[in-house]
Amino acid sequence: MEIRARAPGKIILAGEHAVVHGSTAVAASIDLYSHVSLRFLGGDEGSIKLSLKDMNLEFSWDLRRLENTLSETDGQFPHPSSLRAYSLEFIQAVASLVDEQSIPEAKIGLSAGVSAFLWLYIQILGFKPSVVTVTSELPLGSGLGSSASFCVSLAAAFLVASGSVTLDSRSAGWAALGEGELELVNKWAFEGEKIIHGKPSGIDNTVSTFGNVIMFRSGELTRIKSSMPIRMLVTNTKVGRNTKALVAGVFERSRRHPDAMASVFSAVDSISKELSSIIQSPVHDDISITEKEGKIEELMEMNQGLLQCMGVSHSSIETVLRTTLRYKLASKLTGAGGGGCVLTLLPALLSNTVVDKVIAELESCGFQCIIAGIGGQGVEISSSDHS
Ligand SMILES: Nc1ncnc2c1ncn2[C@@H]1O[C@H](COP(=O)(O)OP(=O)(O)OP(=O)(O)O)[C@@H](O)[C@H]1O
Ligand SMILES: C[C@@](O)(CCO)CC(=O)[O-]
Ligand SMILES: [Mg+2]
Repeated sequence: MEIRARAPGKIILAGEHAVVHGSTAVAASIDLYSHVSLRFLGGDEGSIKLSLKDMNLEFSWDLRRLENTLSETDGQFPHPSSLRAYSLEFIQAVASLVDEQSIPEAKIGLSAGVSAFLWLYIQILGFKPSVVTVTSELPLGSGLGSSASFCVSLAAAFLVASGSVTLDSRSAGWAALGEGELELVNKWAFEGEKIIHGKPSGIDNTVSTFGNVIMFRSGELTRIKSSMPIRMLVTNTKVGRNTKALVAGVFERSRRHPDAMASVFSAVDSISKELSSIIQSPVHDDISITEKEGKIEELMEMNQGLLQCMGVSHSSIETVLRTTLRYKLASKLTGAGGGGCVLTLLPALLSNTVVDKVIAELESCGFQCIIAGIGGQGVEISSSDHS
């Protein structure tokens, strides 16, 4: 039996970083996914295997060795429906089992993801032999929520395999999960994100789990129904960075300047709330889509200015901002910044000729442009009986 899960990446329309400090943020799923496939192996196969297909990397852990090392550290496994927050001791033991796999130095950033995999697996499925294959359509470490979609798709596949999340056997192809089941997936994925990010707000795993456009504050999500089409150009500067370090940098800045940073976070909170009310408010004669787009553009520029205040912009991001401004288009970074991806609003009346020109100019700088579908379904599952 093969269990497959896919979970979307995301864009943050407003509020990244400030959301970690309690402000409101607005995010939407995008139609680029992480995919996980899980197959249990026969009893004499004494290992858990992880294949990261896109990177051509394979890892394998001997089950007896895993059991000896980890059972000493943290009691009984598995416990899929009763989530336990991770203990530092247990995660250190997991990290040392990952270090033994000798990940190539150039890809050392993956070790956090592999630790999250092993932690989720043992907690949810215990010491069952299997092979897990992961592929991702998302660029890793670029602000599109690759870490969250990785954790959400793993948690969903493992919970279905454990039997604590059940599938409607009548549905063929991709199937959505019920609300309570999504909540369980989201809680597990959040623990995985903690291993990768250090101190995540939970917005990325929440939007990857539930999909749609959401407003998020202090762990609470509100689904938003947009009354207008939102078309965003996503430009990947291809400048690598990691969210954990950027989030830590903002914490340090706010320790140095608590009052000033509190005002910055409060301004971002207002921007996110205003943005969500603009995209939800009905379109009628006195507020046209063009007028709404003008307001959104201004809010994006203000949010970008505040992200600069937080110290998370980058010269590559500034190049994208300058380039798109020449076409009178507004942009802001999305995700953790420091490189990674930038969003540019493409107004409904903007001609395709102009879109093509902007893309050509951005790509001539070495950036990569994507126009992703926004606000689709969250995590989905599919299972098949062939072995
Ligand atoms: N498909 C994958 N396989 C293994 N590890 C992954 C995968 N996707 C993400 N990761 C882990 O997540 C890390 C990237 O996460 P990070 O949070 O820094 O960036 P992001 O999630 O792409 O961007 P953001 O958090 O700004 O949205 C990788 O270095 C790796 O450890
Ligand atoms: C930078 C951040 O706000 C968003 C990363 O996509 C971190 C988080 O909320 O966990
Ligand atoms: Mg991330």
